[in-house]
Amino acid sequence: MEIFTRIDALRQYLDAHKETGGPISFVPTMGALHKGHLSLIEQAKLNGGLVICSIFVNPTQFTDPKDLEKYPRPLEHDINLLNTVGCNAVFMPSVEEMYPLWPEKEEWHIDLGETEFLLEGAFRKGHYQGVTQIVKKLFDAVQPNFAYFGQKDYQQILMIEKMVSFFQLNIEIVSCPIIREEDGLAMSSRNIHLTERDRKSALILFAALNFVKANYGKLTPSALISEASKMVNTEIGVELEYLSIADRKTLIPVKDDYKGKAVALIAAKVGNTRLIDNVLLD
Ligand SMILES: Nc1ncnc2c1ncn2[C@@H]1O[C@H](COP(=O)(O)OP(=O)(O)OP(=O)(O)O)[C@@H](O)[C@H]1O
Ligand SMILES: CC(C)(CO)[C@@H](O)C(=O)[O-]
Ligand code: BAL
Repeated sequence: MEIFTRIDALRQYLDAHKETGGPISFVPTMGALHKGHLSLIEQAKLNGGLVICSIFVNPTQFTDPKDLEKYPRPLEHDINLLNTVGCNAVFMPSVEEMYPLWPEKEEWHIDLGETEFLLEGAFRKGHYQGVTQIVKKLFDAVQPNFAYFGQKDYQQILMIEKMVSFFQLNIEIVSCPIIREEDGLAMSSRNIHLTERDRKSALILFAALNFVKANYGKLTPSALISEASKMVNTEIGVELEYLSIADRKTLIPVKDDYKGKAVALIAAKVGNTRLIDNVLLD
């Protein structure tokens, strides 16, 4: 696997590939890779052509400096994992490479609509401006035909699709299913911070979502949220941030008479670790 830290070297490699043809598929990550990330690479491999993964812990999307500081960065392990799934190249730039003016913040603001301010956007203010800023820079560097994202970050996919249509980019966004541990916990790089006890308590997130899914259509959305929130709130060490049953495209909470397709999304602090998860309802 090729390793690049500079945009110009990556571009030379990609330009050489373009002469021989085949699509470029891109999997952006923040590293600390797990089977969820590897599933995105495996999906991307099905296109043929080149699969490029990026590892970059993007400072502009963090709203909590402690979260940024303690974000896991096991680079050597990540490179080994990428080799096992046949990734063609990894791009791991420095902060200065992506933000030449750093630590001065570059101007960036695009209209992502009202959805930006809901759920994750309400708890992590400015998060999606930071995400779209870096994803646009990475898209400019890689110029992929396809880009792969996990449904675990459901709202993120909507925001990236919005950014892609804002700039009229010719990139297909592919959304991939959530990969879970055997007991149902959604895989996440931040799971590494969970203590043994947190790890058990964390199961309440998926349990609450499953309760909502099993009873969707039998109980009203507001009754479901009330019951499922109680479940989460009785779990010691877990602090619920939001639990929402929402329209799949706008993430606006559905009304009680709504019976169509929706998504249930949850975020909670488990000990000191903030986790998110979601399930589709129909
Ligand atoms: N369990 C999972 N299943 C499928 N895709 C996933 C999973 N976890 C993360 N991804 C996807 O991998 C990509 C990179 O995510 P990221 O590097 O932030 O990992 P992460 O595990 O979500 O970490 P964290 O949430 O702790 O930041 C994103 O598109 C994300 O949605
Ligand atoms: C898309 C992304 C790589 C941008 O930093 C990040 O938000 C992530 O890993 O989901
Ligand atoms: N996977 C989403 C990136 C973040 O939590 O900042």
